[in-house]
Amino acid sequence: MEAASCSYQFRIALLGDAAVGKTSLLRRYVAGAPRAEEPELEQEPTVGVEFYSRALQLPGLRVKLQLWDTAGQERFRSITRSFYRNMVGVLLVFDVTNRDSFEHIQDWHQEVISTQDPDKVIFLLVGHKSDLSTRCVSTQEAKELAASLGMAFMETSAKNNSNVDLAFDTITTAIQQALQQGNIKLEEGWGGVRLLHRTPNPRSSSRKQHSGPCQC
Ligand SMILES: Nc1nc2c(ncn2[C@@H]2O[C@H](COP(=O)(O)OP(=O)(O)OP(=O)(O)O)[C@@H](O)[C@H]2O)c(=O)[nH]1
Repeated sequence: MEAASCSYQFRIALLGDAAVGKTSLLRRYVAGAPRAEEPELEQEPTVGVEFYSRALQLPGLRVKLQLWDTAGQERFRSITRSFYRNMVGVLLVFDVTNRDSFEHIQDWHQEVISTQDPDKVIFLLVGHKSDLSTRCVSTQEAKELAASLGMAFMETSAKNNSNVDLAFDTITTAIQQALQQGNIKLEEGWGGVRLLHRTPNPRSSSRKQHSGPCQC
């Protein structure tokens, strides 16, 4: 039987210390794999918050990701903090060659859960710049930190385009599952998840429409 078809918007933010590579990761995701003639990655520090979006088709789900790139610098913290409440997904990003950025992950996590109900947000821990050999955070300890905070862990590189799509697919799928299981709900006035479109199953059009979240 053909299922009803839904499309959602999920709002996802990238948080982490300055210069860990949040903008580069996001731009790589939105722009896709690098071309041979592409210049080296060089980014200006983010000022406040910048927005990106990308449409994604996963099995049983069409979704528009609204992606918020936040400044890592402390002086922008009051601006970025005001957005946490309307996020359903957060990538906590550290640089595998920068020990301090790893040590600060718990602070970033705390920042979010002090303003947002922890049951309403899905986190993913991301160890970025995995192309570099000068690492000072091991995969094992990052996995342990992720497990202790109840989230998955992944290593990425914008330079090599390694695991970039997978990181966003993973958090999107986890949000979809939480929505299907009722752990995350559509709520009036909350920007984390929005139902953009629902096409009812033609075979069930004569039946009463159910009013809960779409089960796709
Ligand atoms: N080797 C390597 N360098 C990277 C990678 N991603 C980003 N960089 C470099 O890291 C530096 C910082 O990158 P940004 O993307 O600006 O970092 P950010 O976290 O957005 O910084 P803020 O906007 O200040 O918070 C830049 O010089 C990038 O070229 C990567 O995957 N590998």
